[in-house]
Amino acid sequence: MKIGCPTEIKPQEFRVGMTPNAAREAVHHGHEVMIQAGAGIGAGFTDADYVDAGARIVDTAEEIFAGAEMVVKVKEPQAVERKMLREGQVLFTYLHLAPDPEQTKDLLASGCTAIAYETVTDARGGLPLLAPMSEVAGRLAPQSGSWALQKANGGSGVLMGGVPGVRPANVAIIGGGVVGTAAARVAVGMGANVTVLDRSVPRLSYLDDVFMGRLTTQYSDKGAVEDLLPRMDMVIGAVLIPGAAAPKLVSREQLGVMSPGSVLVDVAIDQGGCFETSKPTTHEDPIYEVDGIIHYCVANMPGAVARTSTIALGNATMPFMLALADKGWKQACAEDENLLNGLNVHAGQLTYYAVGKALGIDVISPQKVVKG
Ligand SMILES: NC(=O)C1=CN([C@@H]2O[C@H](COP(=O)(O)OP(=O)(O)OC[C@H]3O[C@@H](n4cnc5c(N)ncnc54)[C@H](O)[C@@H]3O)[C@@H](O)[C@H]2O)C=CC1
Ligand SMILES: CC(=O)C(=O)O
Ligand SMILES: [Mg+2]
Repeated sequence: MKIGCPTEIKPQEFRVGMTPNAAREAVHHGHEVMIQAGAGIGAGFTDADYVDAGARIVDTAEEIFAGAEMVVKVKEPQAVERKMLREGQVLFTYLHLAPDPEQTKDLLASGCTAIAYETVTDARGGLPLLAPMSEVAGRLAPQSGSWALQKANGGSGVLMGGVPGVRPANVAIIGGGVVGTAAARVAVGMGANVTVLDRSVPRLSYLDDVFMGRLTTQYSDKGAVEDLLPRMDMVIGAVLIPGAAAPKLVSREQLGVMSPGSVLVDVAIDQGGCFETSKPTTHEDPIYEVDGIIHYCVANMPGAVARTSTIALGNATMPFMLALADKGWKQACAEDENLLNGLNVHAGQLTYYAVGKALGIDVISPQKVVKG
């Protein structure tokens, strides 16, 4: 199969969809790999690294999209990229379609087959292609939030760990999955007073066991959030209902009970965000203020640490990328229900129920598509 990997064009996105090691494996499996010139530079990989791996360097994204049977990326295709997708072509990348009707419309119109990293599952019900980036974004969240808490950035001027005689920051993390757990580890390490909320009692038990009294767990309902908000210096949004638009858990009105200069870090922004006042921001201009509360809502947080993130993502995507290339998407998905769960769009039809529900578009069963 001809596999193509273009340079990411989302603002300040330095990751790349294929590492030289992934290219090497694909070539070893008999595939032809095209990498756009300079695509790996932001993650510390030179064109020569890819040539050593057996890949071919091509100058433009147009050549990649025109020549590749499968395009492997990191972020959702931007408008100019969507125009280059075509019927029969496989797109393997993050999509986050539920909050993004424009992208969904364009992918349906292109006729391509789009497999979303964030809805591929594993045997334990986890999300193996989202998890590595959630590990990164979770670790970054308290770091970015603590930067936003500084006075020069509009924050209240509270130090995460406090100092002897002065209390540490109070941090609430809503959602105790991969992002929430990683964020808790860093926030606890910085010395903050951390509360994690989740709807899953088994998850709260796990966190209680692992953190051994170094954080508080609380069942997540409206009352718990209302009770915590007035005391929190930072709230990290880390909820997920796979593929679906994130539930709104803090309203604009509730910002009024928080102390001025407190910070909301909405990691769930890629699924539309879990605070009513969230809107996506970029690394170039990451924060804004609403009613005295600082919001950090960067939708591609792992892009900030592109070297670590690219390698972690490449390790996770590699076996799925190879299966798609070796068997073709249809057979690969037919043989692996977890990969089939990644199928969001095929030949002008939506194949993921939570996306269809969020956008009011009819959905065809992915099982039917692979059998057809
Ligand atoms: N902004 C960025 O750059 C990045 C964003 N993300 C996003 O972060 C979000 C979280 O991802 P993961 O931690 O991997 O998901 P996960 O599935 O591991 O964890 C989500 C947790 O949210 C909980 N949850 C669901 N509804 C809830 C509610 N109403 N209240 C409290 N908890 C609730 C679930 O029980 C689960 O434990 C996703 O939207 C993901 O796409 C992930 C990586 C990078
Ligand atoms: C998961 C995601 O949206 C990212 O890594 O950018
Ligand atoms: Mg998007």
